[in-house]
Amino acid sequence: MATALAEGAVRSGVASEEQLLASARTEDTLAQLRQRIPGIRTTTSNSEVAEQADLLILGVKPQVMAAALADIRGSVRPQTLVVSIAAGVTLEQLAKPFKRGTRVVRVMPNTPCLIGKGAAAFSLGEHATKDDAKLVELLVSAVGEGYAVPEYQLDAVTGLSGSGPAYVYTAIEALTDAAVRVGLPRAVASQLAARTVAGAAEMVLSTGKHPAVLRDEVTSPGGTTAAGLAALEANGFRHALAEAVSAAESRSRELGESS
Ligand SMILES: NC(=O)C1=CN([C@@H]2O[C@H](COP(=O)(O)OP(=O)(O)OC[C@H]3O[C@@H](n4cnc5c(N)ncnc54)[C@H](OP(=O)(O)O)[C@@H]3O)[C@@H](O)[C@H]2O)C=CC1
Ligand SMILES: O=C(O)[C@@H]1CCC=N1
Repeated sequence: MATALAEGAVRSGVASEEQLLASARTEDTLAQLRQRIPGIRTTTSNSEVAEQADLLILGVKPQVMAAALADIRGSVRPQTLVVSIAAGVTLEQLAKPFKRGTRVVRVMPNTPCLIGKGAAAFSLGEHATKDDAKLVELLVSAVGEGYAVPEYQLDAVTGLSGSGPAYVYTAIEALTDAAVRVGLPRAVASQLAARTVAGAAEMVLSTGKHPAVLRDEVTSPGGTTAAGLAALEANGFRHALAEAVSAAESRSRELGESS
């Protein structure tokens, strides 16, 4: 995810490739990163990055955030903007290791950022400024769409759009399998399933119509869609999605509490 944001930073003009400096634990990961962003400088020292950064993006897993913060706590300069993309880790936890007044921002992106189609939400810490908000918006809009939300909503964002691509991939796989079962070749079924999801999502976004209105436009009286929808409702489709978002939201909060 951090690589996607680094690519976004270059695309949006926030930084040139040569201005980017990245750390990771292993040389292997850094070598892969250099293949994606040839001009980037790399190191295995987190504190080296922290010492030099104007904009410091923390892209480690929540479970290792405490260790990463410990690595950099003495190196972050007062003027540095610290941005975390970790699920669950709160603005308070992010700010705590640093000097009072350090500007921190929490962003929740999603993997479609890798192809410029991400959905991200962000919250500013108490010392972050309007200019910081503009910078973060510029960064996330280079990889998709960004929305400012109050921090208490970020775990819900994680349950919806952060984890959401995985629910949709599962739906595409399940639709494909179901179509194969009723006789379609897998290659065609997979393309039709993915394009149906993409097309329906684009209809919601581009028409601005409520999804229920769009659904009604597909549903002929006594037709095939009504039969399919009745089967979905009978099998708890809405409930399954509600439980997925709720479980992921709870897990995001848990990850924050244990970081
Ligand atoms: N994947 C997703 O869909 C999303 C993820 N996120 C959040 O993004 C964060 C990263 O997730 P993701 O990109 O999927 O994970 P990855 O495993 O792809 O990336 C994590 C990176 O952290 C590096 N790393 C591990 N330990 C350290 C350390 N101590 N110091 C410095 N670098 C370290 C790893 O390097 P190495 O390989 O060398 O160990 C690796 O490059 C998580 O906090 C997650 O909650 C947010 C939104 C969506
Ligand atoms: O599964 C996770 O924990 C991360 C956060 C959101 C998406 N992936």
